Amino acid sequence: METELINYEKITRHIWQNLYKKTIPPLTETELDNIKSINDEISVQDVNDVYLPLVQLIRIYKKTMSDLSFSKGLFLQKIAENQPFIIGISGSVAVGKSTTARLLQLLLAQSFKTSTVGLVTTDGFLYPNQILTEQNILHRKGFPESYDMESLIRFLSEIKSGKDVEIPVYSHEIYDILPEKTLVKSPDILIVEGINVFQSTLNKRLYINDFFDFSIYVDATETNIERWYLERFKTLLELAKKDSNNYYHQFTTLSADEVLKMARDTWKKVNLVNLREFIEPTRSRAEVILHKDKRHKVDKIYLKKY
Ligand SMILES: Nc1ncnc2c1ncn2[C@@H]1O[C@H](COP(=O)(O)OP(=O)(O)OP(=O)(O)O)[C@@H](O)[C@H]1O
Ligand SMILES: CC(C)(CO)[C@@H](O)C(=O)NCCC(=O)O
Repeated sequence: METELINYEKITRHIWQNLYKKTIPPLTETELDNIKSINDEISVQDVNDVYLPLVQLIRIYKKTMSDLSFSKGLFLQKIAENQPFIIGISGSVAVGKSTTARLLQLLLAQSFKTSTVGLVTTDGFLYPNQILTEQNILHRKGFPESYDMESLIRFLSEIKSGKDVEIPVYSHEIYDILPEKTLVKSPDILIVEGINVFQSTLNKRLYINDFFDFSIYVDATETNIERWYLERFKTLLELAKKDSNNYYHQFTTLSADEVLKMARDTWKKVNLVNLREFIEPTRSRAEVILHKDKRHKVDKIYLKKY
């Protein structure tokens, strides 16, 4: 870990929380309620101490990006088109990427009052189950070969050039790509969240990172992530009880022990292998690494120095 992160400034939570605090207005009641509606276990202390300074840092990157694009325009004697600012968020399955992404979306929308902030998950770029089955890789869902990376990169390139773009949607409940696409309206800021956002196309010619103006890796120990995965599995199963269309409905008749065994198995044989082989090795492509403790509290922050 330490040599891999040689070009990062390691910042304790205590130091981080004091970096920008004075310039940030406290959250209003409504803003707090909005945050609780994402996930009522998110700690308000974390929002104040960790995520609001992070928003200030993103502000610096955003300003630098638009200054550079203006200067490039002068050099080329061309009016620079307004490009959306894109933030990539990666990390293991069940580490809390989508929760972090939704929280950041809300805080950015509050901070950049006149900007629109979009959020996209790369799950939509998984191949449908039918194709995964035909290629005999359904058990490899989430691994690099299970994503249509060319389409993902085409989407990012179109969004960067200011277009509205239709993209596929993945449903965890159905466990497959849905028949209907969704329209992503050209935003001022776009958050792209997924386990594969720091990976390349299979031929390694294109890296998604090239489209990001800022990037975050959400990190935690394997033991903690496994626990969050098992807890979420139980919640999904609970929700599936009353819904026969839900993929997890078929497992609701199993005993608690059998369910636990199945979830542990999927974690160990699929998601943990993917984490070790393909996700964690991309960690040092992030500008910022947020490390969480067993209660999702951010305890360490790494910021890329160069
Ligand atoms: N900051 C947080 N505070 C409290 N609970 C959290 C936090 N972040 C995530 N969780 C919990 O951890 C679990 C995993 O979170 P989440 O669904 O956001 O992960 P993910 O990385 O997006 O997963 P996937 O890759 O499978 O979509 C969920 O049960 C969520 O409620
Ligand atoms: C959709 C992904 C790949 C990523 O979010 C993941 O949640 C997943 O479904 N992995 C496959 C193994 C499992 O069912 O957990």
